[in-house]
Amino acid sequence: MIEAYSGGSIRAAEQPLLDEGLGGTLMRRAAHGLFRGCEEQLRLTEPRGTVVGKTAVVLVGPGNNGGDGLWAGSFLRSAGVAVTAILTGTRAHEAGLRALLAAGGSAVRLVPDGSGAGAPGQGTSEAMAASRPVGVEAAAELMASADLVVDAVLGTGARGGLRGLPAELVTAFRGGQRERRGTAENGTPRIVACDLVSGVDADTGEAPEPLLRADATITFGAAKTGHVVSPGEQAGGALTVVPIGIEERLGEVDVHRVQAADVLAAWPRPGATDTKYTRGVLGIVAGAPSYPGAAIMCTQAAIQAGAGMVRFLGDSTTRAMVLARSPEVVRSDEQPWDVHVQAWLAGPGVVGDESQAARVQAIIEAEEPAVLDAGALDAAARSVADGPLGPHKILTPHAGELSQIFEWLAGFGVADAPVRRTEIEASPLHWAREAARLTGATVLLKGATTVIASPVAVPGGEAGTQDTAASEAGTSDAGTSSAGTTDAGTSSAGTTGNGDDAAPGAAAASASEGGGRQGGKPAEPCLCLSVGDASPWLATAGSGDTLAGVLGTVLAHVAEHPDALAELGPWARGEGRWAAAAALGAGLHALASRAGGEGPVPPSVLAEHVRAVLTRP
Ligand SMILES: NC(=O)C1=CN([C@@H]2O[C@H](COP(=O)(O)OP(=O)(O)OC[C@H]3O[C@@H](n4cnc5c(N)ncnc54)[C@H](O)[C@@H]3O)[C@@H](O)[C@H]2O)[C@@H](O)CC1
Ligand SMILES: [K+]
Repeated sequence: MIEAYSGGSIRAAEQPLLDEGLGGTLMRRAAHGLFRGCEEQLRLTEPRGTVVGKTAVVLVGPGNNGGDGLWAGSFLRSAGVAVTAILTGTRAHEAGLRALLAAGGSAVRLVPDGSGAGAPGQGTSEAMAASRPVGVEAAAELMASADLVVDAVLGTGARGGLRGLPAELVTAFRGGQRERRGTAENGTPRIVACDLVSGVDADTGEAPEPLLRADATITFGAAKTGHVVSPGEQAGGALTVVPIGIEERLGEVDVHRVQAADVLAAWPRPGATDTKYTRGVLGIVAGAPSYPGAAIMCTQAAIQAGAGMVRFLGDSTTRAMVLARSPEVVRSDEQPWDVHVQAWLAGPGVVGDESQAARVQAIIEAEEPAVLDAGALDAAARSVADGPLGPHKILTPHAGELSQIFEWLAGFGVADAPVRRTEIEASPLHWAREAARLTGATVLLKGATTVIASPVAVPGGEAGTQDTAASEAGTSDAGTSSAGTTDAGTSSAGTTGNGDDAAPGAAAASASEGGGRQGGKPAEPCLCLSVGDASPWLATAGSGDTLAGVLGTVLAHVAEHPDALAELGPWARGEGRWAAAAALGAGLHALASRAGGEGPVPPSVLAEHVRAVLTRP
């Protein structure tokens, strides 16, 4: 499990240490970790494993992130690497710059192309003013010719994406890389991000272009939310967390990242006395005469994931096909209200069939937990007009389907306005949270990283208060109030806006208990999970049906065993178990996608791999 925190939580944890004058110590710990990460990347470029004689370029921004980069540069220089800092702002961390120069490194000052010497701006320090001015194109060449580039322009203090000269530099560098590809000068530097890829929002994972996509990110104290959700996660490469002494002081977790090892450890396995009923009976409403395939794929996946029993409700043609493929399925001619199951899966392939639509509607209104997928999503969204769905109902949209859900919600005034698919793709965590808040359901938003937002209170945390707490915890520049008291103090001045992403209103409503439709306003969502590492080959028709089947199986199990997933953490008990089940299902799906190596995974193969991943030798 990776526990990720908002940038505000990290600053709040640092603050007492900064107040004690330990800012310099924290920075040097961070810089040392960054140095180690850089060494590791440089060794990858060198068969003999030595870094002596290698070249590194450090892109340095105006704040403490730049300070980390400069200090790490000084350590690299001491280890025998030729280091050049490109100072991209109007100021740079004073002590860090002095340390780099003292170690024998050099610094150049980024100026607009064609601006000649470019007079240093007001307030520029002596050391910075003395550095040679370099235009954007020349600076991009410098980066391209290095073995390693360290991105230390912006960290947790970033407000919005890269702008101005550093943005031009990144664009020029990337353009040059594209031109060089396939030519003799094909040297590609390894890229290491200091704390975060510059411009990625630590709190939301938003990642506006231009970005310097990294091979590795070295972060400090704890992972930030922006590391574990899209699109930030995809920009950062391999993540390493370096302890700096704030770990005991961290507050509320913002996003729990469920990893492969968690899935394998927590996946519910039958005990000696279990029966098919105690394992969990899953009812599936899927397929229609024109779309039988989805029903076959989701039932198959549910069985391969170890469902105690699957009952199938659908038209006679689809049913015959499902049974031919999976004889263990129990057919049912009845309606959902006449069938006893622990959980439902409704929606895959349910298109244009009135009987199936009526069954879907019954399941939306039923007491039992349910995975509401594909063809059930619109009906689920429409039903929110009558009240929130409850966290035991799991909606599984991709960005396009979530946009459609918002359109329904906006249509009857539950949401302020529709949300475009591109907006959702730019900020999936935010919109998954918002969807969970507005529908009262657990929302599993599919994507390169899958995010799960659940409108329930986390034990030990207060729903909806985290961002507010963060916004009160002082600004990033509070960190610089120790300037002068330590050798890593900084000359950075001014304040940055903060808390601009505060949660809308504190949540009064508590987690819902039990099943059925929930009355009143849904609780502010505060339980957020993420799952990654799925093969990009999963982007294929039918893989969503497989996921839905796997989700149904684990949901039926936790319906019968409320504490089954408690080993994931206290948040996975009670009403949090629905989100935990969703994460486990998505995690198993991701594991299965890679189980046969990197290559195509058609859904029938994927379902086989689901079983293989769960099978112990
Ligand atoms: N606070 C601390 O004690 C520690 C901080 N650390 C480092 O400090 C970083 C945070 O430092 P800061 O709070 O100084 O923030 P940053 O270094 O991320 O940058 C903040 C400065 O950049 C400018 N800025 C913000 N957004 C911009 C944009 N879009 N384009 C151009 N300029 C922009 C602002 O003027 C602001 O002062 C962390 O990411 C981490 O790398 C580490 O050294 C560990 C200890
Ligand atoms: K950075």
